[in-house]
Amino acid sequence: MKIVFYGAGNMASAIFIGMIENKVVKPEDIYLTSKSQKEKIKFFQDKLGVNISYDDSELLKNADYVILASKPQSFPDVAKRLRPYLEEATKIISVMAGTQIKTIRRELKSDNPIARLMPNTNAMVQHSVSGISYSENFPDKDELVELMESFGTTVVVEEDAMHNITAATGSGSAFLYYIYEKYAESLMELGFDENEAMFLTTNLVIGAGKMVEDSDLSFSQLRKNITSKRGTTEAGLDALDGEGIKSILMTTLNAAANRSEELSQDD
Ligand SMILES: NC(=O)C1=CN([C@@H]2O[C@H](COP(=O)(O)OP(=O)(O)OC[C@H]3O[C@@H](n4cnc5c(N)ncnc54)[C@H](OP(=O)(O)O)[C@@H]3O)[C@@H](O)[C@H]2O)C=CC1
Ligand SMILES: O=C(O)[C@@H]1CCC=N1
Repeated sequence: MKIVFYGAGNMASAIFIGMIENKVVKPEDIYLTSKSQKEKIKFFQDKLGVNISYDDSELLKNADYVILASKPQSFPDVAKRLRPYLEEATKIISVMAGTQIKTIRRELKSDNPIARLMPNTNAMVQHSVSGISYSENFPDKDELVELMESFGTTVVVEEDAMHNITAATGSGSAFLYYIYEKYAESLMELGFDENEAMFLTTNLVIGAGKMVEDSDLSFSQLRKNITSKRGTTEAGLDALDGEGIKSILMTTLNAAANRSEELSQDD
């Protein structure tokens, strides 16, 4: 198996680290290239034993998969590198937000099988939840799903649904991290010092995550188990509802999904 990453930034590294940690792919089967930050990919070569190269003919020779992991705006440059050497059977997997299969095809000027993947950086701990959609000529879907499930779970969706998946889970962890950040800041306003606020928030988040993982109870039941009639939690939750928590989250998700749609129209 030869898997070539065009782009070795936050998302790509979460994927290949997740794949390697899970031992589904051997480091020697992974090839990295980037635009210019040679030190960064050299670091991955030294630490993980993956291959690195800036020679597109070498990278693309007998490649089973090419993962497009640059920013959407850099894709025209990446396509320029790929076009001369891309082999017919190589499968293209794009993690780029908003870039449509038809655009990838047009830029690559090829009929290669293409899949879009919308993962998240939880791939690094094998907990990405990734949306996948395929071009009509994509073979070996099972092999791709197995590969992608080496760093989490997958859900197959129509391409149109990618905008919502991008908002829900591609960007989703960032929304949660932001809430944790603001929670820690609020603890500081309550009077905790920074270390205490970070310690309390971190352990709260880890504990709540483990409860979600280990317990069969719904989010709502977990919440109810903490909420005493006329107690402190009920008072806090009433305040949260009074501030319109649901509408804040809807606005957030709509803004992200709309931006994905806009990116697809930049094509
Ligand atoms: N970050 C996330 O959580 C998620 C990101 N995505 C998608 O993943 C993609 C990458 O995002 P992210 O990892 O955050 O971005 P980064 O900026 O961290 O990484 C971008 C990478 O692309 C490389 N690159 C740029 N131009 C070229 C080129 N011409 N040839 C080869 N490589 C190139 C950069 O190289 P260099 O370092 O040398 O400039 C860098 O390694 C985006 O399209 C985004 O939509 C999808 C889901 C989640
Ligand atoms: O912010 C972005 O555009 C990318 C896509 C999903 C997460 N990060």
